[in-house]
Amino acid sequence: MQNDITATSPKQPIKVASLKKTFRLFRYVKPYWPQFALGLLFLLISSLAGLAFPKLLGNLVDPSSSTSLVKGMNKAGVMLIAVLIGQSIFSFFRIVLFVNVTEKTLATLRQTIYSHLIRLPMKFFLERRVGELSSRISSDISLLQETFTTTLAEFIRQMIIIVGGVVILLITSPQLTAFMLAILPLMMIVAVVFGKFIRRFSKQVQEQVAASNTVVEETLQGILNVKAFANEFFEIARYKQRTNEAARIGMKGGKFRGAFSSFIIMGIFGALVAVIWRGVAIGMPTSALLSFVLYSLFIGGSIAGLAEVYTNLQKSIGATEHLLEILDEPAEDISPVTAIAPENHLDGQISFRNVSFHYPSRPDLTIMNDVSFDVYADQKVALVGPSGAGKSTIVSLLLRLYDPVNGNILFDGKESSSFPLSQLRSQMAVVPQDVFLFGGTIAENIAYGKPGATVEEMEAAAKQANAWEFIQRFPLGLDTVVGERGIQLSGGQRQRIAIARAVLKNPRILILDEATSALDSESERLVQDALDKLMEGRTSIVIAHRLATVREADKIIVLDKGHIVEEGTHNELIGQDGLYRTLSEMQFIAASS
Ligand SMILES: Nc1ncnc2c1ncn2[C@@H]1O[C@H](COP(=O)(O)OP(=O)(O)OP(=O)(O)O)[C@@H](O)[C@H]1O
Repeated sequence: MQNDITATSPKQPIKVASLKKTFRLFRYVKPYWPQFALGLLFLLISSLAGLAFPKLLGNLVDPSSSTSLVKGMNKAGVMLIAVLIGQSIFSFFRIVLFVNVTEKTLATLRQTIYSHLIRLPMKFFLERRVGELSSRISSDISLLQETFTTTLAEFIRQMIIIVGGVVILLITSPQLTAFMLAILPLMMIVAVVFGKFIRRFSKQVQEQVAASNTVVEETLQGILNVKAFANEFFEIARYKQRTNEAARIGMKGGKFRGAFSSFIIMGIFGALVAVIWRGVAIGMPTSALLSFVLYSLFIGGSIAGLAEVYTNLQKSIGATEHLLEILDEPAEDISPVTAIAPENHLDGQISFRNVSFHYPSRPDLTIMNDVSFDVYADQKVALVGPSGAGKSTIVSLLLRLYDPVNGNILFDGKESSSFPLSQLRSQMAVVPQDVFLFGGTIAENIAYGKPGATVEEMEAAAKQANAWEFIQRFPLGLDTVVGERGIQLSGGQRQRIAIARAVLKNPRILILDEATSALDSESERLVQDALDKLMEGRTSIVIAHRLATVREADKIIVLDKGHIVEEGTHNELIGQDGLYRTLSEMQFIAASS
């Protein structure tokens, strides 16, 4: 987990602008601020109590200051126990409060980011990788979790110990404090930097070992290839090189490790010895000296800890910036559709008027140029053309996944942008080429077309989609789990589930992207029959790859390189010496050969 986090959030120096941005996160903590403030108070108390510790330990060993309460009981000892109990209680409540606030805050943040992310336009997703986005929601937020629960508290505690400790020491002996501060913090900082340097080595060794393991894994998995190519000795050499390299780096790191341990002995313990020696020299009593050394260790430890805190804060600020970047992206104007307003009901007429388009990610490449056509209500219109002609792009524009660069798209004569986006999309359904099924049950997948559909509705939809017959044959029927661990559905079955989804959605406009991969003839007949039933009584746009299926279309639009080159019925187009006829003849030859 830690590795993931390190991998996705590069460290950057902390800048004021970034810090300001990070404070925006406190908006999410706001509802819980009383709990947060109480946690801070507890932290303050337990840290201050911790400061009393070295002093009390000093008193404990000082026979002159120990006034016996009762026989065998020492005042400092009792105080120490009281401080310990107090500290444990406050620490317990501080951690519980901080964790509660953090969990609630991060849940809200996760929800806010996800609900924003999913509403972003397609343009946004064209430019990002899915892995990168999902790591925002998982590892970046986990990093913040660490910061809110541990790092911030550590930071505050360390500051209290450093400032408070130095003040106490100055009161005890300014002379010895100056001596201690001149050597110990410096040693601590050197130790931290040195420690980090050594960790870099062990990381390199790990990487090399991982690389050598890859050789083992790959060659064992592909042992047949290794043997068939007689490459055993080549692989042995490859493995030898990787493992030797790991050993070389490891040995180099070993020297530094040895030096580090010498440094700790000489530097840190040497500094402590120097402080004690100096304390004795200026005539400090043993008990005061013990307190002094303990305070010095506390201070030194906190200074070393600050380095860790700083690294964590850097990473969290990076993570926050990434998350806020997502929140700053403008989302699509969509809202839950409970009912469609009467003025937004679609009749099913579509018009493209001089539409030109290029994808936002490739502005220099015009995909559609001056395209105009009309589809009347309840017509079945086929889009045909060679691969890359722009058929799917027309569908994306219809769904308003993108807006045209020039020209207009009209529904029932009204500008498409005048309809609320969600209401417009909710009246269209797409049966795509590659049907995407979620990992849940068949029922959940069908109900995706109408969340909350009853079992009866799902069954009726499955029947109309010619899917009921195969669903029924599974022992669990609609409750059969699809996906990873469940049964694998065939291409034709998946298509019929997608059709059942569309049946449930009962759209005014239906968009079919015909599957390119051929189904067997029985499966194809069932799918085609289901589609024919689905198309009845609505406007349908069919992206056709096999021209035999569009003979009955009311209109065929032939596209090539983003232009409409022909338009008409099958009979009209086959009579012309154009692209449609060429494509038909090519398919006919391919089918009969
Ligand atoms: N997201 C995208 N970003 C940039 N260019 C794209 C994107 N999607 C498609 N294109 C380009 O747009 C052009 C038209 O693609 P489109 O998918 O509309 O063609 P198509 O006719 O549906 O092809 P096919 O029959 O192969 O599915 C192609 O040149 C393609 O490279």
